[in-house]
Formats: sequence, structure tokens, C-alpha cells
Amino acid sequence: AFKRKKQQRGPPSPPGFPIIGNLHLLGDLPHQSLWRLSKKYGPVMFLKLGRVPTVVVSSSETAKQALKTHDINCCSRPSLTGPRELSYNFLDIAFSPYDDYWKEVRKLCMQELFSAKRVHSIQPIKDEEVKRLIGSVTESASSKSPVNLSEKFLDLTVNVICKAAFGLSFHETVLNNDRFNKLIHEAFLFMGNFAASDFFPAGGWIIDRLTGLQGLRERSVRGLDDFYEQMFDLHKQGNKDGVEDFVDLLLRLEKEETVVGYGKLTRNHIKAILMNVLLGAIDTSTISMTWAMAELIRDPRAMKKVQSEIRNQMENRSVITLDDIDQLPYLKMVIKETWRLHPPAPLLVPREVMSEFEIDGYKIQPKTLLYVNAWAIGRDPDTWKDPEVFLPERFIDNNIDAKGQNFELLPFGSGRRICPGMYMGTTMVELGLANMLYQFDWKLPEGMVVEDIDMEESPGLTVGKKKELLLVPVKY
Ligand code: HEM
Repeated sequence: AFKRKKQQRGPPSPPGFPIIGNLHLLGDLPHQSLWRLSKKYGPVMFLKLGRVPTVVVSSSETAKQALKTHDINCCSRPSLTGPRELSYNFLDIAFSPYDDYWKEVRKLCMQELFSAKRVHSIQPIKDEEVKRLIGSVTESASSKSPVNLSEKFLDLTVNVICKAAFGLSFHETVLNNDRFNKLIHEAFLFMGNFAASDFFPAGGWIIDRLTGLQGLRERSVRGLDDFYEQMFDLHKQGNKDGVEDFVDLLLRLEKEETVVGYGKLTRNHIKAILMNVLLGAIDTSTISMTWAMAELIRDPRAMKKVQSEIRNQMENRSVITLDDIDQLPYLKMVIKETWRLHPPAPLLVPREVMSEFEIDGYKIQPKTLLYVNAWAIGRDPDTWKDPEVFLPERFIDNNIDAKGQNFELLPFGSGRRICPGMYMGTTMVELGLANMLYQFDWKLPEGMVVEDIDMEESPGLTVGKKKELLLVPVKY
């Protein structure tokens, strides 16, 4: 009888107010606020965000029920205002509802862009960009001046992704880097922002106007649109080396009036897909490398251990290959440990429930917004001993990996919506870190001690280190 009663109820919920419901509880960093709430209300929690019914799962067991057992019931995406404009009305992969178009466009991109073959074929691009990075950090090392690692890692990923996906050298073209970086940051900020227009029945847009969110959104969407247009122009001028890149491929499909899912592929579809590549790839990899370096500089023992591993493996050879990386188990543990404490998308990407199902016996209704709190799961004391401590060695005795099969560690999500760029992103992070750790020793800037390193997070759909990481390189 008790079980039946529990099933009729939804999950436990904090008390709310009329109209705003529980929206006031989110704060600046919703993943942290929701983590605290989950300690009181449990690993399946119901919230009313304005008018939107929302469920948050915060343990590996409940995440598994959602993302594995009942994935098919909850693998759509909500139609939120920020993503709507960026994705030309959900023509992309990440924010498209679960339908035939999504299935086909995701498959196409898996073959053409995200495949292991493609990742290997762009290795020369990575090597070239890594070399450029080493060169610029070496200059700082000679003058004993600090480098802004957040910025260096961002440059590296922007250049690799743009060349790999768009076939263009970023130094020569399109936008100057500063403006481009700002565009990407802004886009993320409002994508992750809980826009009032999503949560209030009428007039929410007025609030977004007042808070400036609407203006920011419009500016950023326009800026990105200009970027795509310039890129199309460059591609129309013909390809220098005759090799078809990802943009050429999409433009050809458009010209051939190829049907993808429900209709022909249009220019707006292409822009939306490119938006995913830009925003999905760049920030996440940059954030991962920056957090890893911040954790390592705070832990000289782990820093030394990972550097010795790499230097022993390399035996004075200069170029680190993907095969070398496979021989670096401790580096891989350092990266996993970084993702445990700092998953780049702490609440993954929100899902929308399509049909009723149960988690822990609680009924979840269609149209509910579903968040998986990967950040909370990484700090769950039931899974992780001393969860606040950075300890890569904890991965020696368990087989937990980050590929979506172990629900204790979900930096890429899991199920049908799992990140398709997982392999590309992982190799990017491994290669960038391995090279910076191989070529240089790292010191804190003059007068700074470990305790001064600020580990505060910056808000958004992806959560990076708020303050830029400045360290002094010493050439090895
Ligand atoms: C360290 C790097 C990365 C991390 C941590 C990361 C993380 C994530 C997460 C958490 C999701 C949502 C999964 C879910 O809803 O369950 C996602 C989706 C996605 N990611 Fe990544 N990502 C990374 C790299 C990349 C790269 C390199 C690309 C593209 C080149 C990419 C493209 C995408 C796309 C298109 C989706 C949407 C998938 C869908 O909804 O079907 N990501 N990513």
C-alpha cells in the first residue's frame, strides 16, 4: 500500500512560491544549489521553475535509471529561448527534439566529423597547432613571465577545431580572435542562463529585456551568423587543396537538395550544425585543460608524477603521438579526476521527458524538464571516498571510465544523447596537457602561494574557472 501511495506522488520537493515556484533557489551556480538541495530532498527531486515542472537526479543510481533504463522516455530536448535563436529553431543536433531529423543528422555527423578516422586524419593539424603553442610558451619561459593558460588552451582548441571542421586557418581569416572568443563566451553564458521567458507564462520576455539578456542574445546570434556567412564566402572561392572539408560537405548536400529526416537540408540547418561544433567543442576542451593544470599546480606530488610518466615514455623524442598517450595511464587518471570534480557541463544538457516513467518508484510526467547533476554525482560520498580531495590514484582500483558506461562519472552524459565529440574532445585534452607537462615545469607567479589559487567557478551551461590561470613556465 505504501508503494502505491509513493507511486502516485511525484518526487520530494522543496516548498515554493506562487508564480516563481522554486526558481529563487537556483542562485548563480545552479549545479551547486541543486546539489545542496539534493542532500535534503534526495537523489530524485521535483522543482517547479516558474511554470516548468523539473526533475533533478543527483546520484549514479538514479542517473542510470534515467539515462539507461528509461533513456527512450526522456531523450528529447526542451525548447528553451536561448538555444532556439542560436540553433535557428532547433535545426542543430544538441537542441533538436528527438525525431527523424535528429537521428539522421547525428548519424551523418558521426560518420563525417566525429569518427575515429576523422580524428586521426586531423592529427597533423593538432601537431602543428601544438608546436605553435609550445613556441609561444617557450618565449614566456625565456623571459620568465607568466602565461595565461586559460587563454593559451582556448587558442589551441579554437585553431584546431576551426581548421579541422572548417578547413580554414584562423590566423588568416574571418574574425580576430578576441572578438571571436568573446562571442563564444557570450553564447554560452545565455545558453546556460535560466531565461525568464522560459519559465514565466506571459511577460517573461520583459524581464529578459530588463536584465539585458535579450540584448546579449541578439548581439551574439548576429555575430555568429556573420561568422558563418564569411566562412561560406571563403568556401565558395574554392578549396585550395581540393580536399572536401566538413563545410564543403554540408554545402554540397544543400546544393544537391539532400533530404535529411523531414526535409531538405538548408543554409540554416548548416549554420545550426556548425554552431554545435563551435560551441560544443571549444569551451569544453579548454575548460578541462585549465582545471587540470589548476589542480596539478595545487598538488606538486601529482604534478611531478604525471610529468615523470610522460618524460620516461618520451625519452627525448619531441612529438607526442596518440600512441604515446595510450602509454600514459596516470595522465588519463589525472584527466578523469579533473572531470569528476569539474565536469565541463555540470548539469549536462537538459532533457525533456516524452512519456511517463519512474525513477526510484516516483512517477515522472511527460513534458517534465530533466537535469542530471553530473557535478553532484562526482562528489557523492557514497561513491567517492573524500570526494573533495584531488586524488587521481583513486582510479587505480576501479574500472570507472568517462565514456558513459559508468554512471558515477558522466562528463559526456550517456545514452542516445551522449556527446558525439567524446573521442575528439578527449584526445584534444590529452594532447594539449601532455605537451604542456612534457615541455615545461610550472611555477606560481612571484609572491603567490598555492592557497592563493582561486578555484571559483563561472556560471553558464559550461562551467569554467572564473579567474584566468596564470603560471610561469620553465623550459624542461
Ligand atoms: C572535453 C570535451 C567535451 C565534453 C566534456 C563534452 C560534454 C558534452 C555533454 C555533457 C553533452 C550532453 C550529453 C547529454 O545530454 O547526455 C554533450 C553533447 C554534445 N556535444 Fe560534447 N563535449 C565535449 C566535446 C565535444 C566536441 C569536441 C564536440 C564536437 C566536435 C562536441 C559536440 C557535441 C554535440 C553536437 C552534442 C549534442 C548531442 C545530442 O544532443 O545528440 N562535444 N557534450
